[in-house]
Amino acid sequence: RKVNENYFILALCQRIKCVDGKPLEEKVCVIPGKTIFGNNFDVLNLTPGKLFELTRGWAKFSRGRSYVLHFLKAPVYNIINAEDAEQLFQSQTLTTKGIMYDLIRSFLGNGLLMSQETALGVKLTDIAGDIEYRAAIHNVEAILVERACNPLMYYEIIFYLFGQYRKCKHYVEIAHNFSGKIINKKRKEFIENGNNSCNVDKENSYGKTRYAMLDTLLYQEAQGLVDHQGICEEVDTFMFEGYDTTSTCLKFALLNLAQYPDIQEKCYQEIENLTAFENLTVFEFNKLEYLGCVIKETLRMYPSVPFIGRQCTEETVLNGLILPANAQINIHIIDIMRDSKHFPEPSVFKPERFFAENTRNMHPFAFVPFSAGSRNCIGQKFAMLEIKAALVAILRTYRVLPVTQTKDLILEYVVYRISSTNPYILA
Ligand code: HEM
Repeated sequence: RKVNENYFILALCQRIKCVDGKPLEEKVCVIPGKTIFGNNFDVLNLTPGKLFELTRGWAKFSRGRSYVLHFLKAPVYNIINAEDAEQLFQSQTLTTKGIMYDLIRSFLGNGLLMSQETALGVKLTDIAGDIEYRAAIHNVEAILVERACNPLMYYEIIFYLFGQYRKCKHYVEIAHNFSGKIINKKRKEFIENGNNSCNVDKENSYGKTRYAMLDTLLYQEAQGLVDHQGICEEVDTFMFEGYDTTSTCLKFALLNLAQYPDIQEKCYQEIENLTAFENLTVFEFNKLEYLGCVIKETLRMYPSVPFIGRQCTEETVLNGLILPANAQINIHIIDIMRDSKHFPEPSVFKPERFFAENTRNMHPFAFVPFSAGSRNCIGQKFAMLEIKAALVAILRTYRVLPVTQTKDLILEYVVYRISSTNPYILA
């Protein structure tokens, strides 16, 4: 009996308990598994689209309450509302990323992927092989989702023997070679410049000298503070975090603007009020408040990162629950931001939700597209600026017309893929 109290024997994982000793079901929704083996077989072989659908189904089933799943390696506490997210985001100890991240880390070191932006001081299109690189990244992501849907594949040895280990390794090598080329190109320029940055922005609006991130790292390498491997991991991490996120938001913002011509017109008028287009600074972009609200509402409805994960390194008390060591916590940012308690009519696109007068009393963790707390997104200001800059350039020149309607979209984990290849047109 004692074993049964502590373990969900057939799911082969430990149980989560309530601090006050009451049944777990009183605090959270426990999602019944399709079989007697917990939820292990619920996700088996699902496509990224079906996985997304299933997860939204769980949120609907639990009626807004956070919920618990039982998997082979650990129980998973799924947070889907701002109230339950608060303690986690404020925690100084729950900062270790979840088991899903290990699936990437084992192949990609401490990060990877790519970026359209120039935080590195290099345009990706200037380096040969950028198309293969983008394809390789998406292939790695597809393998990751497939692996994540099979609890057995979390074991390295099983993945090595029966999973897509070799394919994944191949794509990761392509990606690593590409980021290596970026670093080498910059290092050459850096040395030619007498160990000095070539990408200094001395005249920026803050009156401070700013360097591209890669230049800073190369400078530190010259001082012996970081080695080549360290630079690779930082570059890969920034490329991973910075590319799909901003481009996904940009795509959805255009899609929304195409569907709401009156909102697009307001953005256009705001942009037209700007002067000195040739030399726009951060201050000018900050004046685009309505456009900022459009981007926020886009991120609320279609967050580029729909969920994040944490794991308990030791037994942890959270929201009145005792989570055993190794328990996983998934924070479903998308469900938190579609909660009708904080965002009435959550499926309707309304940029005015983010007008200053409407956000004064907003729950501090209701809008969290960039996460919150000590592991929040360090690129968020850069991302907002980048998205604004791209939208200004597009909306000044083109009127965006709809082809696909948002109701026809099929959303998937990994990359939100839009079912039509032409979701909008530029006129
Ligand atoms: C719309 C664009 C973006 C969104 C929605 C976004 C969202 C997020 C989220 C939700 C996290 C937390 C991840 C977690 O806890 O596991 C995160 C972390 C991070 N982001 Fe972003 N991000 C965006 C753009 C960027 C850009 C442009 C960069 C870099 C240039 C960047 C760099 C990072 C880094 C380095 C982290 C890791 C921080 C840490 O773990 O301490 N992000 N981002």
